[in-house]
Amino acid sequence: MELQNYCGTSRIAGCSFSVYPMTDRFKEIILEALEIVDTSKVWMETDDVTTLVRGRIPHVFDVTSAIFLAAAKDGDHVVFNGTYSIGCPGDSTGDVYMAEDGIKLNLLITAGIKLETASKFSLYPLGGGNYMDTIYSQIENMRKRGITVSKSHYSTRLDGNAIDVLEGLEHVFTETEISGSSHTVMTVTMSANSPSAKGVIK
Ligand SMILES: Cc1ncc(C[n+]2csc(CCO)c2C)c(N)n1
Repeated sequence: MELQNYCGTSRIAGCSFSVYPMTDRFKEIILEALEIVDTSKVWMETDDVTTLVRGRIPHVFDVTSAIFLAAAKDGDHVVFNGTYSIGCPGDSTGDVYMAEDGIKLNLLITAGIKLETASKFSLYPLGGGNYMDTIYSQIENMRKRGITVSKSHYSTRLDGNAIDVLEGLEHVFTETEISGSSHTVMTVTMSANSPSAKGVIK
């Protein structure tokens, strides 16, 4: 079977991610979040360290965002850590999910959840010469969407409502892919309900 024929020429995306609820109830929170989210449009596998999802970009973001929001919605301090990737040469696991349409399945779970979050993200458009231009223009994209953007070393800090930040990051990732990056990696760490005050903790 010629798997590239699925969904035109679009390529399979994926994310390796974990959520870390900082409470004694971490096990129930993680397992419940994994359970209530509709994952039928992605290939997914969970082990004791991480969860892998693979499929079309909208569904990879839909599922990872919904699992984080489901874990954090009741006010526990939860941290999400994810590595998104597209164009990684070689493997084809989950390619059959490229046949799914673009309609997200978890918008009802996430709609209306308002969570102030603090994050850092790093974008790595691999394989192109002008990668710094791509990175700077995508950071600017986040600022234009109303997210508070702060410069840092090795990553960019983002402060804002979880859904707005996650939508922005999906946009950044999609735009980088569309712009022709042959392999794009983006890392995201997002913290919700932290008891720490914003900024440098001494
Ligand atoms: C999204 C996500 N997937 C897997 C783990 C790893 N993990 C750590 S504790 C636990 C519950 C069962 O012991 C699991 C599955 C995670 N943290 N977050």
